Amino acid sequence: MMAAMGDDPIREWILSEGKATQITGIRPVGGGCINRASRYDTDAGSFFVKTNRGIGPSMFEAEALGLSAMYETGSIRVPRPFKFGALPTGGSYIIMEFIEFGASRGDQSVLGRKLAEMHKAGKSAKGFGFDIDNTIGSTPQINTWTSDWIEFYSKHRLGYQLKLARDQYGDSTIYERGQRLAKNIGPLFENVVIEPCLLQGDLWSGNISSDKNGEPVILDPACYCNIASGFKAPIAIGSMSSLQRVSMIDLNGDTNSILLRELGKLTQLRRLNVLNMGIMRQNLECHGVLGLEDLFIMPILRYPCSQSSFSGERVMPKQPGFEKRRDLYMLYHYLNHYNLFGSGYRSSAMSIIDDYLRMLKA
Ligand SMILES: Nc1ncnc2c1ncn2[C@@H]1O[C@H](COP(=O)(O)OP(=O)(O)OP(=O)(O)O)[C@@H](O)[C@H]1O
Repeated sequence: MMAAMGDDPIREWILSEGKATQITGIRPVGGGCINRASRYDTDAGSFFVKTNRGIGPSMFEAEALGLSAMYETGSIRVPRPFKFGALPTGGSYIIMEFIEFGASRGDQSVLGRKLAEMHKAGKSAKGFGFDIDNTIGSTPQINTWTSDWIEFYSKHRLGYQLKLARDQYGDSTIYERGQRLAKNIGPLFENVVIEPCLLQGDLWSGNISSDKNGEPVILDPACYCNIASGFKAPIAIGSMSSLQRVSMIDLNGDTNSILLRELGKLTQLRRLNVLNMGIMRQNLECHGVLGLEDLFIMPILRYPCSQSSFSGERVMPKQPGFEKRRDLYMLYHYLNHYNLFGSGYRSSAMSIIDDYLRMLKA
C-alpha cells in the first residue's frame, strides 16, 4: 500500500516546498556512521536526506542551524539545509542540498582562505555561544550565550568536561586542578582582542570535502561562536595515541589512507563507557576492526600559516600570545577524548593542566 502523504514528511516536503513533481529514485549514500543517508533524485534536482530512527529532531536541528549559520556567511561552501523534523514512526530527518563531491580534496590553500573568510564573516552580537546546544563527538556541548569569552570557555568548555570526568570516573584530582586552572586563565588573554566569530567546531578530515569544481566543502558542524583565533586555517589531525600531529595539509588528497593508519594504532586504546555506548556500537558496526574513534579525530587549533599550503596573505591578524593559549584550546579536546575513550587521554590532559598551573603560579 502506498504511504499517505502525511506519513512521509520527507517526500511531502520534496514534493511541495522542494518544488519537485516527481521523485525519480532514492539511493543510499554510504560513509556516515550515526545516521542513514540517502540521495533523492527528482525532476527538481537531487536532495540529500539523513534519517535517524532512535534520536528526536534536536540533533538535526543543531546540524541545520550550524549549516545555515555557515551558509549565510556566503564564504565556504556548505550544503544548504532545507528542513528537519520528526518522523511519524519515531526518529528524525534532515533534508539538505545534495552536493556532488569531486575526487580530490581540493586546494587546501583555498580551504584555508575560505575558512578564514567564514570566521571573519560569522560575527555574533550575542557574544560567545550558539542558539542551540550541540555535541562534540557524542559529548554534549553547551552553548549558552555568554558575553565574556573567558567565562564561556572556563565554564561551558573546560568546566563541563571536568565535571563529566568527575561524575563518570570519580576523578576528583583532574576536576579540582582543572577547575583551579579554569578560574585562573585570565592572564593568558591579556592584550588580546577578543571577538566572537563563527567556527565549524569539529573540523577534521572526515568533515572536509570538495565539490566537482574542486571548491572546498565543509560538513557536519558543531558550530559555535568562539574567539577569533586569528588563524588562516587552523587544522590538524591528532593521532589518538600520542596526539602526534598529522597535518592534513600534507596529505595531498590521500587523507584516508593516513587516517586509517592512524586509526589502526588506536584500537587498543578503546575504552567503553556507559555514556557513549550508543555511538560506539554504531561505529563498531560501521567500521569493523577500526572501531569507533574515527569520528573523533581531533580538530586542533594549530600551526598558523606554518604549512606551505597556507602561505600567503593572512586573512585575519594573529593575536599576540596565541602560543601560550594554544594548549588551553587543545585541553578541551583532550578532556573530551578522556571522557569519550577513557584513561588513555588522562595524562595528556593532566600535563597541560599542571604546566599551566605552574606557569600561572595558580
Ligand atoms: N550534502 C551532501 N550531499 C551529498 N553527500 C553528502 C552530503 N553530506 C554528506 N554527504 C555524504 O554522506 C555520507 C554521510 O554523511 P555524514 O557523514 O554527514 O553522516 P552522519 O552519519 O550524520 O555523520 P558521521 O560522519 O558523523 O557519522 C558522507 O560520506 C558524505 O560524504
